[in-house]
Amino acid sequence: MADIGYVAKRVGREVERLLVQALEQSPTSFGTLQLRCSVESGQHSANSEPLARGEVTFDVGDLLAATDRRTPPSSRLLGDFALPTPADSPFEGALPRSYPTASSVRTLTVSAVSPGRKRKAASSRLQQSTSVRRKTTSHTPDLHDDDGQIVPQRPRALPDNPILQPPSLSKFINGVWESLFSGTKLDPVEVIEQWQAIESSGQPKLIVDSHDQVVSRGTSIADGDFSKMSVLARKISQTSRTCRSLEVVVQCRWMQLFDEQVATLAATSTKEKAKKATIAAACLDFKWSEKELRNKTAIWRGYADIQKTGGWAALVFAGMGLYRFCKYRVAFTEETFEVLRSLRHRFEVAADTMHTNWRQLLTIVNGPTTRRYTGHMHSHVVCGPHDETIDLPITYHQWDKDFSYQHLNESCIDEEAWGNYDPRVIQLEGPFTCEACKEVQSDVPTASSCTCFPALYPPVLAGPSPVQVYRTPNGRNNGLLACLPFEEGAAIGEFVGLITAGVSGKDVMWGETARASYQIWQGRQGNHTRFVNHSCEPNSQFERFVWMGTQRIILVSKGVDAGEEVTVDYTDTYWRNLDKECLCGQPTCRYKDRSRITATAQG
Ligand SMILES: C[S@@+](CC[C@H](N)C(=O)[O-])C[C@H]1O[C@@H](n2cnc3c(N)ncnc32)[C@H](O)[C@@H]1O
Repeated sequence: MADIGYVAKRVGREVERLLVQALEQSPTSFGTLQLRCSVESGQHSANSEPLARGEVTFDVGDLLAATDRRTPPSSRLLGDFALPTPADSPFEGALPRSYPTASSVRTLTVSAVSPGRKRKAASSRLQQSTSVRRKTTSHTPDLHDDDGQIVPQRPRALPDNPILQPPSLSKFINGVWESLFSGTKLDPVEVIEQWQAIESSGQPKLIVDSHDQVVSRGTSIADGDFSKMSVLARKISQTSRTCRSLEVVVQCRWMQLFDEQVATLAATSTKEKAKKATIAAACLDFKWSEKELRNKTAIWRGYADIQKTGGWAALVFAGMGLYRFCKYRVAFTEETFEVLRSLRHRFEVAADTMHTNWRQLLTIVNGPTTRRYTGHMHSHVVCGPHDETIDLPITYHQWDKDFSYQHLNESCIDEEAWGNYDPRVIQLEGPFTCEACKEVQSDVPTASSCTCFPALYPPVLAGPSPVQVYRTPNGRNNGLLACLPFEEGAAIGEFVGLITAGVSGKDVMWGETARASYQIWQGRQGNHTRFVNHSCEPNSQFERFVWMGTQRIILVSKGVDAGEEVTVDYTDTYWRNLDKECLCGQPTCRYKDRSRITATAQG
């Protein structure tokens, strides 16, 4: 019986080899395709069951994984140290290039059945296979060939729960942008101050300090404890987030130094010996087994790959998915690293301008701590892949050598045009009720229940909009790029600028209430909404909204994807009689070839 199991294994492995070869020549996704081989004895028992049977079951996930293992490490930008042997770490470095569906079950069943035992139904066999797979570690006798060779372990099944699926590149990148635009500041200086602040009683000053902050925002005594705890929880979250970033920075640097150490030793020995010696020395320092070290460093190798391509900001601001992204490595392809390379300077602009102290985290590894980008984030126009940024004024020098732009959080009134009067005001005194949802509006968040545009109002809760000003590649000068997706109906920003009147020959937004008509001019001051270009198939639109009795114009998404340019339709009123050609590039463009159209019409 043991012999027939052995034969089945051998036959199965040969069939596997042929299938893998075929898949390598013509990669295909088969979903849950399964291959079963059985070898049976020719002799049968009284109830006509074979006296011995050996079975092997594979599914396509395993086969693709095997194909992947044959991919040379260099083409995946991995050092071979990052690819643990299957016996050391069956999970890392051994995943299929195209990840099979969640329902796909990976199985490896090598069994010899006794005569007379009923064959299990397919479903129970899958269950059994799973448990066999879970048990298969290097200590399991089943995993050894009769000739003492270790049978290559199959990768563990990936979780069926969809939320535990390996993170994709877009999820990873969204995680970075979410951290960058979140209210959590990565500031090691603050963390150090917090941990140094220990009262003589031994109590962390953190808790005592939070009292002042609670009082300063006018909280009633009734919710004092809750608010105090909120401030404490915020500080702790911020601290732990910063510490997590410190951890990955150090682990990434360790990986880089490991490679340097191997290279140094390899100058006087072979690379294999150099690596072995470096691993042995590290095991001593860490007090870890080689297996533990390999498992950990397989992930750290991922951190180093991300740092090398996306820069330190990509690593420091990576969201919660970083560990799993590096553990599964499903998205570790040349294309991924190309995308990270192209986002490198964009991440840095956001990090340097919104988390001004973040580079101090790199002090711990003697990394570069000098800020590259200062001032307002939108003073830096991000360019195409691999390009650096351009200072905003320079992008207007061809029209105006003295161009400057003042970034505003809210509109200001042109006193020459309006004096102290704000023409947008509809209602002077409260209580204010939202015209759209009929709920109460207040600048005090706890008193406001209007949730029409929570990203903007109440303003005290508004954070920076996840957008960047970018250089368009087709002659429209600058445009606005979404870093994260904006759901349909979500606000991208309020159209903020100089509230004026009587401007002609310039791009202005017209506003109108029952009491007055006014213009909002953004030529020299405003916010990111100034950079929104026209498209004949726009993904956003401007909408009127009244907040606290004052009319606002809001840039609202009609559904914008991450990485997409935000566009609106400037409408016919804008394009009519204008000596410009639309460069939106849409097949349905209404304003291209205008000179030809005009000439034809005139002719
Ligand atoms: C409000 S600004 C938008 C930002 C502008 N691209 C910039 O760099 O400042 C409007 C100007 O952008 C340009 N523009 C916007 N959409 C365009 C389009 N579809 N085709 C050509 N030019 C466009 C026109 O020059 C227009 O006057």
